[in-house]
Amino acid sequence: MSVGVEEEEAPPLLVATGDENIEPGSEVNDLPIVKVPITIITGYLGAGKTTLMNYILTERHGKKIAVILNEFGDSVDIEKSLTISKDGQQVEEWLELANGCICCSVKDSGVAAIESLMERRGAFDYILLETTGLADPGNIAPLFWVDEGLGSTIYLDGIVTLVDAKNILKSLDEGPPSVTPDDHKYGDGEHKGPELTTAHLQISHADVVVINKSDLVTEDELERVRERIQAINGLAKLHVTVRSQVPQLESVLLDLHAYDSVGASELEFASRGHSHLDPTISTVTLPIPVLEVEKLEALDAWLRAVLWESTLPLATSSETAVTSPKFEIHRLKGRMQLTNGSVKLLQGVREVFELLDEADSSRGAGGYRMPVDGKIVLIGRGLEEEVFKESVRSAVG
Ligand SMILES: Nc1nc2c(ncn2[C@@H]2O[C@H](COP(=O)(O)OP(=O)(O)OP(=O)(O)O)[C@@H](O)[C@H]2O)c(=O)[nH]1
Repeated sequence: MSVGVEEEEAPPLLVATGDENIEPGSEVNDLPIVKVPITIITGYLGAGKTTLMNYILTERHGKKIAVILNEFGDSVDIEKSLTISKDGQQVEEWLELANGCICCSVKDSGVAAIESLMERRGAFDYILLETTGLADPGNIAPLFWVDEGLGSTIYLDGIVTLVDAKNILKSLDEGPPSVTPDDHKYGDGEHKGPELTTAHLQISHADVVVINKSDLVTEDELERVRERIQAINGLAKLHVTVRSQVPQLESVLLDLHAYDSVGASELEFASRGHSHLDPTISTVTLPIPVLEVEKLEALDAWLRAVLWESTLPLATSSETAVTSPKFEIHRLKGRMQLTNGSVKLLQGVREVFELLDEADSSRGAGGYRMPVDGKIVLIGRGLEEEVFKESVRSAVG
């Protein structure tokens, strides 16, 4: 992505005043800052990303949308440049997203660059970050999934992956000749199993998969594509399109809230077992009993062992043994019911995870909700469902 210099004067930061009388520049520090959602749009070469971006820009209904590209595009409609202010000067800066990695020198400034752009250009209603065809979205997502406490003005809304209905199965089975697992942090060669391709990574991290170019396949072929994608990622919502024309923008591409809410129905859907159609990546569901509050610490420790140390604590009859099966987790979500009536949500991408309170879990106080068992859904490689179930069961009792 290139960073150009803009001459216009910096407008004030947009704040959620709710009060039309507040003048720009007045004391607004105590007011909450409007957080701008960012969606990462990824997809294999030629899947239809540019077509999708242009479609969004024609359908945006007045929304101010910034589209950030990691490579030069040729559409004049698309905002291609970021303005970065450094030490009081406007400078040109590059954010390299080649092969899915924002290069180390600017890694910390991914969020800062966008915030700086908003300071100069006025806040956007929405930001779309389009990655290169070879990007691994799992490397990029954590950069924008910022801790609430850090007070960022943007938040990660979700990851949308476009696939080409005609070619996706071939890409999953063969991978492109130029991409080897060594190109990925997560394809480190330790796995001797079926190849992990870029297409796998883009699907396994997706919150939404748009199956585009459906006009080029038969109904049967489309069904096979659908089944294969659901087997890889049972959590993602699927949309079938021609020329990337999704039925609507809201909740299909925008305002996904994929990193802050976890619905019981989406976990239920993921657990309906489309598994093992793909030899490389699968979705597994772990039942979690209604938990005492004190057990949350044990669950947290289990997640740390699995995600941070890639070890799976296994209980033997007398003591706890730790083994290190070869597995890797790309995305996880969960919902745990506690005996006190509240609900804990789990969100994770790669080694980053968060256990958060469900916003309306106090609802239980007014009207009693039958405690239902919770679930954790994992998407990744080398996940042996029964072994994982046994491990988490012994961890939380
Ligand atoms: N038949 C058909 N062609 C499509 C469809 N969507 C896009 N195309 C065409 O496919 C080609 C690639 O589409 P793009 O939108 O440029 O795809 P992209 O993902 O941006 O591709 P890169 O720029 O290579 O990353 C273009 O010629 C589009 O017109 C579709 O649904 N059906």
